[in-house]
Amino acid sequence: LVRFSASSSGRRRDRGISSGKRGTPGSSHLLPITAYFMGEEAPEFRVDRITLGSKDCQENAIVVGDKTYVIGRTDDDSKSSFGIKILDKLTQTWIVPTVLGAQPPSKSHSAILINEEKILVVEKGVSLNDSIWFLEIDTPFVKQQRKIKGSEVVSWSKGVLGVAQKPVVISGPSGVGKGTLIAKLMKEYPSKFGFSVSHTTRSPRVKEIDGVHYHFAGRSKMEQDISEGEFLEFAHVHGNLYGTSIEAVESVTDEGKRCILDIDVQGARSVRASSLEAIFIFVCPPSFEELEKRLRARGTETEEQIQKRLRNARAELDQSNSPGLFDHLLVNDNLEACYENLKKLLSLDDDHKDSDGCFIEDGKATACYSIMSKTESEVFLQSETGEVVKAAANLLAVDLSSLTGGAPGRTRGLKIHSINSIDNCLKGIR
Ligand SMILES: Nc1nc2c(ncn2[C@@H]2O[C@H](COP(=O)(O)OP(=O)(O)O)[C@@H](O)[C@H]2O)c(=O)[nH]1
Ligand SMILES: Nc1ncnc2c1ncn2[C@@H]1O[C@H](COP(=O)(O)OP(=O)(O)O)[C@@H](O)[C@H]1O
Repeated sequence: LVRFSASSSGRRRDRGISSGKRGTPGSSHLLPITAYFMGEEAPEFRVDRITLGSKDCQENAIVVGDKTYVIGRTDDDSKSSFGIKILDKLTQTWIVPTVLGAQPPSKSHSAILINEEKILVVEKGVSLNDSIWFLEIDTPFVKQQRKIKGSEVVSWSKGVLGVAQKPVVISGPSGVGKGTLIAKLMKEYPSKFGFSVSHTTRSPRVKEIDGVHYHFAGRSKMEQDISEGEFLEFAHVHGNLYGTSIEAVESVTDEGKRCILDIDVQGARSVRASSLEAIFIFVCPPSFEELEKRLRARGTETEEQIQKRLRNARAELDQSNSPGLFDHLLVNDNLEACYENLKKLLSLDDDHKDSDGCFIEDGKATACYSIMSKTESEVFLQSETGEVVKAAANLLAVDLSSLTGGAPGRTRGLKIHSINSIDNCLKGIR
């Protein structure tokens, strides 16, 4: 249904703006689509109207190396959604990738390549807060998912205005007191911290509540969800499967709270390798004997399970020194002293910045911006409403340098500035 052609005669320098074109329902004419080339002059590509099983659609085509990503919106009577196809120029074949993550509201949109890892998609007719999206095409998360699935993968990530505090990863051997320290922190600062509720295949202990301490899950369902890219990390620990879902972290951060993760050393390693920027703390016991004493005194495990946990504790203590893995080591000897040290660490590392200069005044109002142009560090958006009620809101600049890693599914640290005049914008481009 899709034919692709590049006209050598019609070469043009079309780097910046792509406006979605609406095909006439039922027509089969060729539809010109702006193509983006990495530092090269782009041939004019023409893509037949893409039929994705519906009446109407709108496409943007973005060229990245040998691949062209076609982002199409498809409408039918009941709903509208995104269809993504990739043309491999070398093999001249179309690939339909697995699309991970919650997708944008799929109104009309414009798109531009940010770098080799992501495409910026700006939605129109939704609030500014909901309008900035990134299609991840080659981020570390996408690379990892491609490897797991053995096929092409892309992933949606929502741009979130403002800077969030870095999540805190707390690791340490079983019985060292991680849960106790985290419970104290949550009790003292209930509105500041939120706990990332992990999934596990282990059975609940007495007093453990499903959805509060863990999401207790069946192994096959959890494995299925992992294979579908819903987990930030997972590991086999003490004979069970444990994992942090992307939702577990992002739901806490979306509430405006700092997320605390209680995960093992393998999990900490995986988070280090992910896009999530976090602070990593390892909690050590004052001695191995004291660790054993605490584990027994807790009385939640059988003797066999205690032995397994103690064996694993030695390996975890060894790994705590891995270069570049943990930012801080905390010895939990006296509980109150250790808790005070933990609080000091968190305020020392408190990197919360005010969202200075962020254009969030009209964040909830319906926005209709389309991508106008791009520099190294900014993308300029122009209002399509035609009304210049506030001159400042007519042109916006999205600051690309401020983006920080969220868990897959969110791109945090988004800053949007208003530009006072077209001259400023043009100065930025020059
Ligand atoms: N990788 C990973 N480890 C987890 C996760 N949730 C808990 N853990 C770790 O699994 C280990 C066992 O946890 P648990 O069964 O609650 O026993 P406890 O540590 O003895 O209280 C601990 O080291 C936790 O930090 C998770 O989502 N991912
Ligand atoms: N500093 C401490 N001194 C003595 N006992 C402690 C201390 N910290 C925690 N404990 C106790 O040790 C046991 C294990 O603590 P817990 O928080 O469950 O460890 P973890 O979550 O690391 O497995 C619990 O019974 C807890 O009350």
